[in-house]
Amino acid sequence: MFFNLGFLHARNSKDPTVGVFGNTAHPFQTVMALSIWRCMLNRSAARWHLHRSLSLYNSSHGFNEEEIKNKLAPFTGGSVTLVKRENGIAELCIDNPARMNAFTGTMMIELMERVRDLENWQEGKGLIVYGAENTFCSGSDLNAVKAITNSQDGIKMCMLMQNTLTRLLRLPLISVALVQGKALGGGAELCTACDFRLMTEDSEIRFVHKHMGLVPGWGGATRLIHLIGSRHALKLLSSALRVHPKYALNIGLVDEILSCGADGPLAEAQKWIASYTKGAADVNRAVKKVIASGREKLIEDSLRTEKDIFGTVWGGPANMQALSKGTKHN
Ligand SMILES: CCCC(=O)SCCNC(=O)CCNC(=O)[C@H](O)C(C)(C)COP(=O)(O)OP(=O)(O)OC[C@H]1O[C@@H](n2cnc3c(N)ncnc32)[C@H](O)[C@@H]1OP(=O)(O)O
Repeated sequence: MFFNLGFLHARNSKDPTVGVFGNTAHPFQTVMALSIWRCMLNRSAARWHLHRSLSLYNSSHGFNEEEIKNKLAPFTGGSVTLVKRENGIAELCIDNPARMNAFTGTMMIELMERVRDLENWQEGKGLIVYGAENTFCSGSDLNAVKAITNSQDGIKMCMLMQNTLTRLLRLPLISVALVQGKALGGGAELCTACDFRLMTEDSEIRFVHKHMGLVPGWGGATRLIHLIGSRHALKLLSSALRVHPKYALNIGLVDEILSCGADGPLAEAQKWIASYTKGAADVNRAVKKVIASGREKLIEDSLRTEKDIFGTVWGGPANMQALSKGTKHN
């Protein structure tokens, strides 16, 4: 057993009973060290399991993240930036205005990294996803699309984006897509990976895939059916219809049409999300978790998860404070 615990031994010592404490290891020290080691192993195993469970595809599905990242990396340009504010609301900006915020290969990789960053942001409550220079996103960068036309690589790119967008939707943050200008193709799919959508008056969401000889592949069709039902979803995909704000509101694709406030749409979106993210971060995150689990799971699984999440806030600081204040809801 000692031989497997190399880090426990003084670097220069050949004696396996010489521990980190300098002298011959006391049995208590060994037990302590073993338990720390086990704890570290458990934590990294848990992190690895979490990573696998948050992602839809992993090596057991023949998905090799590094391989597709290497294929995408040569398609450069643009960026995906993240600002985490002290009020617990983050802003994720799709920034490639020269191509109407189309996703280059490097931007797909950056989006994945930003989502991972948000998964670890314990103080977070909400997220606004928007596009630079008053337009949302025109989908996949057509230069990359033209260069990766074989279906195997297309499927791998699609697996990477489905992994990322599924993780985005599962974040314990209340997320909102601010759609200004155009959300086309993969851009339309991206906005369905948020909990809510806000549109400005002059904007449009358009699943142009059929006109490109495609169907959605970033998970947009599946999410769209959940959002608006299969009949409306079929209409949007089969006609590549321009969905203007009023129609989008009518079919339940968006939650509000933003009025053009003096401070601009991003400030309007910040005000909008503020009314859903009041209070303690842990309670907000628990609210989002129960919804995210219910959205995806069968009812019995969902009820069990709801009970587990309930246990994380019951008797917690926000709960105790509300009880001691005698909070009323009239
Ligand atoms: C599974 C994912 C599937 C997909 O996402 S497939 C891609 C779907 N998206 C598209 O086909 C969008 C094609 N673009 C367009 O329809 C129009 O450019 C668009 C977005 C309506 C904007 O039209 P306009 O306002 O007239 O501006 P424009 O055409 O002059 O565009 C400005 C510059 O942006 C470029 N651009 C726009 N969308 C792009 C894209 N997806 N990939 C690469 N470049 C793109 C466009 O080529 C133009 O560049 P340049 O100024 O000519 O150098």
